[in-house]
Parts: sequence; C-alpha cells; structure tokens
Amino acid sequence: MAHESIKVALLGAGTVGSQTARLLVEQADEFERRIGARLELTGIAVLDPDQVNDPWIDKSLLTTDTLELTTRADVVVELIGGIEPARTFVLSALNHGASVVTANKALLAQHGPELYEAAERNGVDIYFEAAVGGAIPIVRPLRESMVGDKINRIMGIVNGTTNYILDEMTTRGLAFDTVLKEAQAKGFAEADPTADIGGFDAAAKAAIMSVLAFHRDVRMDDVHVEGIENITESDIEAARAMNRVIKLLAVVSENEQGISAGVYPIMLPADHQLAKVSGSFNAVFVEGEASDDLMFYGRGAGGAPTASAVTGDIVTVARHRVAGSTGPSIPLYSNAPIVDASQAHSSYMVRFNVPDNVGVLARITEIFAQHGVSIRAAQQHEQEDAQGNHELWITTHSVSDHVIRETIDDVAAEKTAGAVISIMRVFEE
Ligand SMILES: NC(=O)C1=CN([C@@H]2O[C@H](COP(=O)(O)OP(=O)(O)OC[C@H]3O[C@@H](n4cnc5c(N)ncnc54)[C@H](O)[C@@H]3O)[C@@H](O)[C@H]2O)C=CC1
Ligand SMILES: N[C@@H](CC=O)C(=O)O
Ligand code: NA
Repeated sequence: MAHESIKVALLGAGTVGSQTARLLVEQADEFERRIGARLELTGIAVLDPDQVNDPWIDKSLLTTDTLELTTRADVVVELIGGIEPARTFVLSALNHGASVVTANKALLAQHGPELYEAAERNGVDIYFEAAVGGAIPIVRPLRESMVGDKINRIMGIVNGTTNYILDEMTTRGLAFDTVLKEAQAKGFAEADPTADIGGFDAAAKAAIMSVLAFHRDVRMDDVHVEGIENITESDIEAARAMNRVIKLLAVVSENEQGISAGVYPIMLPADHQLAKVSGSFNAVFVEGEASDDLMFYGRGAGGAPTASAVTGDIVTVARHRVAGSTGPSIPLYSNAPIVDASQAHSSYMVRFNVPDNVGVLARITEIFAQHGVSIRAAQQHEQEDAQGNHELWITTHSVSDHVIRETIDDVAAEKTAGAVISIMRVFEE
C-alpha cells in the first residue's frame, strides 16, 4: 500500500532541533523522492514556544504537551537531551509504535539496552547517528558496515567542545574560560558544559561505541573518565616544548583480558594524525582485525552538522516504514569482563616544582625506583621562580595510573622534595 505521508514529531527546537526542522522544511521535496512518501511535521515540542523565532518553523506546530505528541507520530525525533523526561518520551514513542531518532548520548549510555529492547519488542527502529561524532558517519559503520569484522580498538576525539578549547588555548594562547564561553556561543557545548569539560560526554560516546563494537552491555559507569578541567596554560606550554599537543581521547578496546573504556587527556606527538584535528572537529580511528585501520573525520558538534546526521536517520527509518521493515537490531550477547581502564599502562610526564638543593633529584628518583617506575627522561629547568624553585620534568616508561599516582603522592608527602605541578599521559605507539 502506498504511504501518503510519514508523520514526524520533533521534540526540542534548540541548537540541533532548530536546524533539523530547517532541513526537513528546505529538503521536503528531495526527501519525499528518496523515501517514496512525504515527511509531514505534525508537531514540535518545546519548553517555551515564545523562545522559538526561526522563520522556517511554523509556530502553529509548537506544543508543550511533549508526551501527547509522542503518541501520534510514525517517527519521533528526540532532541531534548538529558535522561528524564527524555527517557519517558522515547519509551512512550516506541511503545506507541513510532520509530525513534535521537542525538541523546547521555540517555543511550545509561539506558540504551532498555531502549533497544523496547524498539525490537515493538518492531520499530531506534537510530542515533548524531549521538557519536555529530555529522561523522560512525554509528552506522559500527552497527552495519563493520559487523562482519572483529574490532580490536577504537581511539578518537569525540568531544567538539573540549577539542575546541584545547586547540584555541594551544594556537591562540587564550584562557580556558574565554574559550569555553565561545564554544557555548557556537552551540557545541552541552546545556551543562561540565558534561563536556569533565569528559562525561566523551565517556557516554565511548560507552555507545563499545556496545556497537563489542556487542556487550557497556554503560557510562563502566568508563574511566578524566576531563580537561585541570589543564592549564603551563601544561600546554610544556607539551609544546616536547613537540606535543594535548588532546582529550576516548579509547575503547577488547583483548584477552576483556573490554576497557576510558577517556583522558594525553600528550600526542605534534605530527600524529589526531594532533592535527582542530576546532570542533572530531576524528575516530577504528582498528579492525580484517579491515585494518579506518579513520572517520568531520564536524563533531554544532547545529547544522548534527542535524545532517539526524535527518539522515529520519530518512532511513522513514524508508524502513515505507518498506514495512526495520534496520538491524543491536545484539548484546557478549559477557566479556570489563577491565578498569585506569589500570591500563601508559607513559606519563610529571612536572614538579623543586628546590635547588643537593640530593632532591636523587630522592625523587629513589621514590620512583621504590615503586618500580622506570624513568625515561628527567630534565631540570634553569629558570627559577620567586621562591628559588625550579621545574623538574620526569617522563616515565609505561606504568599504570594507579602506580604513578601512588608514586607522586609519596613525593608530595616529602615536603623537602618539592610540589607536584601536574601529571599527564604521554602517547607512545
Ligand atoms: N549541540 C550539539 O552540537 C550536539 C548536541 N547533541 C545532542 O542533541 C540533543 C539536543 O542538544 P541541543 O540542541 O544542543 O540542546 P538545546 O538545549 O539547544 O535544545 C533543547 C531543546 O529541547 C527543548 N526541551 C527541553 N525540555 C523539554 C521538554 N520537557 N519537552 C519539550 N521540549 C523540551 C528546549 O525547549 C529546547 O528547544 C542533546 O541530547 C545533545 O546532547 C548531539 C550532538 C551535537
Ligand atoms: N557537546 C558535544 C556535542 C556533540 O556531541 C561536543 O562538544 O562534542
Ligand atoms: Na555521527
């Protein structure tokens, strides 16, 4: 039977919702030809209709009764964000037989399996390309294209806000707070930017990628998270002096020990491909057993780029409805153990402020040796501060996060040995 139209309900008309509405209006004829049925926007739920002034939005479609809107659509597009009430709206949509498109990584990283199961039980789709890497096609490749391969590791820059902040601090020497405000103004940051700065947004994406790559129920709480909130201009200068740049990486992997997922800042060599990813761009390396290395690159945040991924999903699930089918399910059959990513080994650079006294360097290296931490390089800087202290940089060989932190705690406990300025992972292939 020919479909006259596919009813689309939009929940949210903020940074992403507004641009999604624009694409749906501007591309309506094109989408109709691709789908074989017209997309009919039946309602747009927002918190405050008076705040919506986009010329392409028909104000008569605005509603504040979000739950009701989820009950009268073929496709519900959730662009509200957060856990509740978004979870309730998505479940309502699925249980009323609508397919769902969402960009909500926070929701999927906490309740994904419950929602995937609800979609399957109701014979509908749940698609979420925008939830990882914004415009970059990465969810679909993991969910469909690479399903015949075994993925060993995924490593990437998956948060546009933090990449923008680190890049602007590095290239323009701007202060952290100034750049964060810019990222918020450009629409990259989450409603609560601590999700970006604290690494939680990247951690949610790491959990989603782990589910798709390893077929294992991996949630937000399984991801080891460190953010960029403590990174200072002096850390950036130190990295530059080592011909490195600081990036916030999400790394998920599976080996004989199990699955590990972590997010942390790390110093990359300046000529590493990920070091060159600038502004709000994201990049994801996927290491497949048969495919070998794949790289995905593009705009990871912002209204229009994210809306591109959202409308791609809307067209896809609409096509499925016209065909009377659904896309692939998300099987979670693996019970591989989850390994604490903070136990993964890495090289580290520790910066100390030390007094220029006889025996200080010897005492610090002795404490490192007592913990079995092997030193790759040590460098004391000639320049002294007002108190007559000097910076001492120690780079280690591979060591676990746990051991290096115990080591520097012991150094810090000896007041005469000097103070720890910062500690940072150093990328070694
Ligand atoms: N901004 C970006 O670059 C990206 C955002 N995302 C995700 O997209 C989603 C939306 O993000 P933004 O557009 O940036 O958020 P936003 O804060 O700009 O917009 C949120 C919209 O939801 C509406 N809303 C909030 N509570 C509601 C409720 N109970 N009922 C109806 N409407 C409600 C607000 O009125 C507003 O229109 C989030 O899940 C976010 O994580 C994903 C990728 C990139
Ligand atoms: N706040 C996020 C938006 C996209 O997911 C980011 O900065 O990457
Ligand atoms: Na994407």
